[in-house]
Amino acid sequence: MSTNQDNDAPLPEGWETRTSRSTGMTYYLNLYTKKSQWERPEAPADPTEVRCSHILVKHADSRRPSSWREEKITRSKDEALEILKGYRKQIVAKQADFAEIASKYSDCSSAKRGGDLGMFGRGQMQKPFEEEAFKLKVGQLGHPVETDSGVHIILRTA
Ligand SMILES: O=C(N[C@H](Cc1nc2ccccc2[nH]1)C(=O)O)c1cc2ccccc2s1
Repeated sequence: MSTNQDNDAPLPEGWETRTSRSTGMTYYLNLYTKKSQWERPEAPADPTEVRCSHILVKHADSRRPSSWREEKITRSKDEALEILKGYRKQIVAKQADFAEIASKYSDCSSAKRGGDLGMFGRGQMQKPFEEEAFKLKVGQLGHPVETDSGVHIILRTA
């Protein structure tokens, strides 16, 4: 009976292979929940918390169109998106450092910490932001995401 257990393929992120001391059988350990299972996992284990930095560009329709940078933010959402895409291009081309851009231009108070938001679990940030953050691999830079606060790019750092 052929199973779809291709034991040479790499395990999805967040899992490790273990061997049962009593039976010698292989089982799989979810490194986030510490739960184990006999079946080979097919999808990455969902981290319970992630750490991200972000760059936020607010616009006139933002929930709070004001920031440490600008008392009254009047740019349009389209302008905000263009500005953010420009920052992303500079970062990807290594012409600028993420934390440097965040500290100079992010409309979030986390700008003071290079955009670092610290660790957070599901249910803490606005949903579109959370969905993108939990999709990213560690070290990965996301594409622009819209929340009620404005437009963001997210860097997952842990
Ligand atoms: O909500 C915040 N700041 C808002 C803007 C904002 N809106 C966000 C929505 C999702 C994730 C981060 C976000 N930052 C503001 O300054 O108007 C936060 C600032 C900080 C600073 C340090 C750590 C967490 C946070 S969350």
